[in-house]
Formats: sequence, C-alpha cells, structure tokens
Amino acid sequence: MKTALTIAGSDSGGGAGIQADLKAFSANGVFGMSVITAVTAQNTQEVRSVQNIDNRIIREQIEAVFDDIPVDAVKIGMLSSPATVETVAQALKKYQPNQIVLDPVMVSKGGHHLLQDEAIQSLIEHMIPLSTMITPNIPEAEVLVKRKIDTEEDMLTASKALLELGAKMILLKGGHLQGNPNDLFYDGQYFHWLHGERIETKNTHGTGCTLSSAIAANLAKGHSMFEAVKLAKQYISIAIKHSLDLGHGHGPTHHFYELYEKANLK
Ligand SMILES: Nc1ncnc2c1ncn2[C@@H]1O[C@H](COP(=O)(O)OP(=O)(O)O)[C@@H](O)[C@H]1O
Ligand SMILES: Cc1ncc(COP(=O)(O)O)c(N)n1
Repeated sequence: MKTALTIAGSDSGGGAGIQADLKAFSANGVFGMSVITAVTAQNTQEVRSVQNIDNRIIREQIEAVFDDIPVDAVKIGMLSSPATVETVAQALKKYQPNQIVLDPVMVSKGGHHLLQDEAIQSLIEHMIPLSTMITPNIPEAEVLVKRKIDTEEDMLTASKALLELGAKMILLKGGHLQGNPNDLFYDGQYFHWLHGERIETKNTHGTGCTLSSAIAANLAKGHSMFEAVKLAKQYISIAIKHSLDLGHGHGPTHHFYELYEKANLK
C-alpha cells in the first residue's frame, strides 16, 4: 500500500489539520501517518488556544517515520513558528522525499493566526524551495507575493511570482474570490484552470487541508501532478457538497468513501 505523511497541527474539532488530512488519506486509498507540530484547542467556531510542540519531538517524529517506513508523499500544513519551519525543513532536507505538498496555512477561518508573522520569512526561505507543490489560498498568496489579488487575471500574475519563490509547481486556490471557485495550476510552462461550482454552504472548515492531502495521496499513488490536482479538486468538491452541519460555526467536509467510489475518482 502506498503511504502519505502529514506534518501539521491537530484540530480537536476534527475538521481541519491532522484529522482532516488522515481522513482524506484514507478516503483516497493511502496509508496515513502524522507528525504533529502544534495542538490547537479548536471547534467549528474558533481556535481557543495553541500549544506548539517541542522542536526535538517534531524532529524525532519525522525521524521515527522515515527511518522505518517508506514515505511516498508528504503534505505539510500548520507550521506555527520560525523554529518549527526550520526544524521541519532541516529534517526533510535529510530524507529528501520525492513529493512535498505545502499548504502554507496562515490564518484559521475564524481569524486566528496559525503561523506567527515572524515565521512567514522562514517559510519563504526554508520551506517553499523544498516543495514540489504549494497550494496557497488568495489571502496567503497575497502575503507571499506582497500584492493584492482581486481577479482571475491577478491570479495569473501572482502564480508567476509564486513560482519565483522556488516551488516546482503552484496551485493557487480561488475559493476566496467572488463567483465560482476556480483554482489555477501552474507548472512553470502551462497554466490550467480547474473550474469549480460554488456550493452555498458555511461548512468549509478544513477545505484547504483536505485538498492538499488529497493531492499528496494521489501523488503517492503515482499520478502525475496535474492528474493528482484534477482528482483532488473533484474530491474536495464532493466533500464540500456533502459537508456536515456539525457545530455552530463552519462545519467540516465529509470524507465518505462510498461517495468517492460512486464518483469514480480512482
Ligand atoms: N463554496 C465552495 N464550493 C465549492 N468549492 C469550494 C468552495 N469554497 C472553496 N472551494 C474549493 O475548496 C478548495 C479550498 O478552498 P479555499 O477556500 O480557496 O482555500 P482554504 O480552505 O485554504 O482557505 C479550493 O479548491 C476551492 O476552489
Ligand atoms: C490545525 C489547523 N490546521 C489548519 C487549519 C486551516 O484550515 P483550512 O483547511 O480550513 O484552511 C486549521 N483551522 N487548523
């Protein structure tokens, strides 16, 4: 069985972070493993507090996995502090996994900062150049390229600037613009739009986590990057369509294998 490793924060509410990643890995048919970088006390409404995990333990989790188990793809989510970014980057340099999908998580849906401002430069310097693919949403891309993105035309320009930061490929997610949620894939040569239909729901907690984990799972299974992204976009659309009205805030997406199977996303 193919494997995928998530390096991310824990969401006690189960909708985002490590919990969403492991559910998406299972639903997409790979064996999931995890390295926890931070523990958040979180529900569908808010992040109440964050405990960063000691860097030694983060490094040792990564070493314990790589020293023993084959890792076909890595997904990276919440990295919290500059020291966490540097610890993860150093460990990945040592093991050099083939596929690294970086979701540059910055702010939760409720507005809580999951990446300290001081860590943004570390992310740009140490983590992005190691990544096969980065999957920023619009506000994250605006921070990374230091310019506003208001239109799909702006997304094209921003993708070029994002690629210059050193990742091999870009998926710029368009969910935060008005209208249909169209994402832009750029591999340095070609642009491809992945068109979506906006589903009217407040239950979008963990959509970014789910999408990047589904991409990592598809890469682990041997799909090309573009195929991996296309299948993951179909998966997230189904997961949002069937999202769960749990809690009083942004409910989680639904990782339901039967739906996935019915949609023939293999
Ligand atoms: N209401 C929605 N209906 C359908 N797809 C959506 C919706 N909101 C977001 N998406 C899609 O979900 C994925 C993640 O969305 P986005 O909101 O852009 O990022 P993030 O969750 O990181 O903020 C993208 O593929 C986006 O196009
Ligand atoms: C631990 C953790 N990691 C990431 C997110 C972002 O979630 P989203 O996928 O909705 O951007 C979150 N809310 N909590």
